[in-house]
Amino acid sequence: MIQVEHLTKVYGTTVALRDVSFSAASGEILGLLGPNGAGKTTTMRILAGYLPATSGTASIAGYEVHTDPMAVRQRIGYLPENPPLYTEMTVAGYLHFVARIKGVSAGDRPQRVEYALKSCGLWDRQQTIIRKLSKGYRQRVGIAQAIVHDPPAIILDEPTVGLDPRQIIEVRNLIKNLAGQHTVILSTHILAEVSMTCDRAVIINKGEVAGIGQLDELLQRLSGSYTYDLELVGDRPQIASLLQRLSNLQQITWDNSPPQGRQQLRVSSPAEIGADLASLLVQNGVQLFEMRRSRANLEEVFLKLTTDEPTAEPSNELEAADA
Ligand SMILES: Nc1ncnc2c1ncn2[C@@H]1O[C@H](COP(=O)(O)OP(=O)(O)OP(=O)(O)O)[C@@H](O)[C@H]1O
Repeated sequence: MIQVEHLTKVYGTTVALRDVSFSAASGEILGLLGPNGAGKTTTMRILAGYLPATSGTASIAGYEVHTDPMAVRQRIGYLPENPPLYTEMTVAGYLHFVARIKGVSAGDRPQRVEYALKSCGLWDRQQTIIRKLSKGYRQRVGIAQAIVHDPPAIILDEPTVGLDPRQIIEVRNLIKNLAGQHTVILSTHILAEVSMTCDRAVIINKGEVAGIGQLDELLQRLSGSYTYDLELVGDRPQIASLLQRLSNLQQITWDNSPPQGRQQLRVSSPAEIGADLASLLVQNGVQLFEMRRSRANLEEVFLKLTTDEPTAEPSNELEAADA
């Protein structure tokens, strides 16, 4: 439904996007996740046909944004960071106006406006002057104007920024309800927004794609390690030498004050080694009391990926530290 290929955008001497490619399938919610200045707004403006790319292509439902901008605008709903609402109009009046300029026929307009009002929880506010609405309700009007012409694709730039926690939940639910019938791309710098709302994420940093996929798997993969916490009974040197038989072992860290008579340790690996690890221990007579795969802290991995710090290569050294 949405296809972005090798998109590059240069503003003067600033390269805002460099060779960005991704796609969104019909009915999916795709998150564009990245810190401030990553290039999210630039990507969305190009997709919405408001900004030409320096090179590369983007298409919506088969129409290329550069060569077919009018066809694209009819098929896309766009919520910019600051939607240009006509604040002296009523909610319904404004939506009728937008439907008209987006080419919805006079006969279809009442039904389309009703759909947008109801989908966005604005039915009871349709006669309210936009100026009198709270920030959360204005954001709903912004989303309603993006869907009033029933576009197959919806592009939302930071849809929950500036909202209070309750409004954030409401807007996220609203977005989730749009999926299925519409393909949604939303941008955010908030990791939780993607994990709560989106099916997949594109992580973008300094204008480049750092990874694409289902968020926790993606971050787990990018973090480069799997970690297992173990509690067992056994002799430390014997266990350390057993563990060295594992082909993908990265690091062993021992807890120096384990419960009486037991050992506690953390084993990490660049690969999923849980099954091999458990059978190795049990088959060699080690009494295993607990084994837990701890997921990487997503927030930390995301920060690591998107800060200036060079990402450390995982060490292959075996650190069988003795107490
Ligand atoms: N009109 C412009 N002229 C020059 N540089 C620009 C312009 N618009 C954006 N940039 C630069 O391009 C880069 C990407 O900006 P963009 O607004 O796309 O990022 P973003 O991820 O949306 O960030 P934010 O969340 O802060 O809006 C930044 O370095 C920004 O300073």
